[in-house]
Amino acid sequence: QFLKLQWKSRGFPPGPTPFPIVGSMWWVKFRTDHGSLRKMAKTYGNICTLWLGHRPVVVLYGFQAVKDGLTTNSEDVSGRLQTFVFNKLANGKGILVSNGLIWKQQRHFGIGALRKLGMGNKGMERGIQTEAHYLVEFFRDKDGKAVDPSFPIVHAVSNVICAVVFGHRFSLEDETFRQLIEAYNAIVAFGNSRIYFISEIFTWAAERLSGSLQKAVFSRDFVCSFVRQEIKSHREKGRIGEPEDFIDFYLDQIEKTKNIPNSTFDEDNMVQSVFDLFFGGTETTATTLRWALLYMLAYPDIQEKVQKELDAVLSPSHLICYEDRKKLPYTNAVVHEILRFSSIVLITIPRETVKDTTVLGYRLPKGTLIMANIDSTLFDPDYWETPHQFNPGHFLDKDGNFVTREAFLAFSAGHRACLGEVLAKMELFIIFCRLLQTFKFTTPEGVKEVNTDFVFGSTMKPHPYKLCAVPR
Ligand code: HEM
Repeated sequence: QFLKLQWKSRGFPPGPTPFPIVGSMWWVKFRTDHGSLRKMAKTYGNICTLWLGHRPVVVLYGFQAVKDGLTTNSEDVSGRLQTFVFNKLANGKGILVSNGLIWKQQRHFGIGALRKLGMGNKGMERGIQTEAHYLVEFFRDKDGKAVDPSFPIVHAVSNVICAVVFGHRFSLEDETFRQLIEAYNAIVAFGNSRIYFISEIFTWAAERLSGSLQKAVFSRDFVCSFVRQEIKSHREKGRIGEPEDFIDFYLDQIEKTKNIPNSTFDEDNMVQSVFDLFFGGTETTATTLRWALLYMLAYPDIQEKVQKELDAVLSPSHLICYEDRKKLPYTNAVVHEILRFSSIVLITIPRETVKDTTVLGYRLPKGTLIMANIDSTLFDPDYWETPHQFNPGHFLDKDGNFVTREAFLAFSAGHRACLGEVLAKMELFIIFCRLLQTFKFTTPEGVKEVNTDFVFGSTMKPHPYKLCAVPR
């Protein structure tokens, strides 16, 4: 078996020696973290191979390899791996981990529905402004006292998605809402953990022994039954023909396509798509906003500069909208630098080649997994002047105008890139501006140092912290 595996590994990009059953995950100690991926790239190059059991995983490192790998034959690398755990959690439905016709139809429909609901225009802006307002009220009530901003931020960001998919928001005290967030947290905590990788390899044992897997499956069932309840109440309201939210649009779509033979629009795909929008859109954006406020504590001079620009350009009563970013180049650059420097996604959700293809000169058979290291593009020393420094100048030209950067791949690239990029940027910009316009954020008395190290997980989060929001 050992020799068979060595023979099979020939022709793939270089990498640590694979062994039967465990593959070469031993080399990264069953965890693909920043250090192990860097070490692999240093040892084997910017394209190398890890073996997850008997399955080859091609790892891409650095801007050029990630960009070429994901975009040259974009469609060929647009599959998602179907593994034991992914099947348990999504069963091939929805958008995030589906494949083939289901993925194409659900993603296309999802983007279209989000646009019709106002992604990128005034429609969604109102929902975001409402949540920014509640967040401001939350901080105002604290009267400058030290507070952990995590839950109110998660609350604001989830409510934006809730308004889009369910057509209503939740109050901060709502028990169902807390349970939903806890359920999502349990699933997020499981992803990219050691126990996740071990569960993928030793599936028999994981089925019986892994408490984390059982918890993730239980949490997923909880969220799905909540979504089914929402669908039921939407059906009872019967708004077909005049949709107001994502579920309405989807019910309409099921009706329109019921006689089309290969249509994938059904209740199971609707539940999973709603789950995916919530999953993809909450944790990521909320974590980035938590980083945003933490960096403002760590870099008070940058906070002051943003406030100066906001004061100079906007009147205090102005309702901030996404269009304002064009008049606020420094603030826009700070928001982009927050996304770059926090680098919350280490690797893309693993891809899979859907047919035999070529990636950076290597012939890869159908079914090869592709893991693109997003973090390595955001810190690539060949593309960023001061990669390890929080420097809004990365997104400004010499005249202070905002500039986009090709190595800014926080939302990935190619056919499978994030479909919520515009919504995320709208949320980050509007909420960040509104908060900085209203408050000066400071560290609580006695706190001398701001800890900007991350806690490793599916997304990289800041350590819990407290801040004081002092009205300006
Ligand atoms: C700061 C915020 C966000 C970041 C950094 C982020 C990043 C990402 C990344 C790196 C991917 C993987 C792409 C790949 O496999 O190549 C992804 C996928 C995805 N994201 Fe986001 N995302 C954010 C916000 C959102 C929001 C607000 C939504 C929902 C509206 C969303 C929905 C999704 C979905 C559904 C996918 C799967 C796309 C597919 O498989 O076709 N994301 N995101």
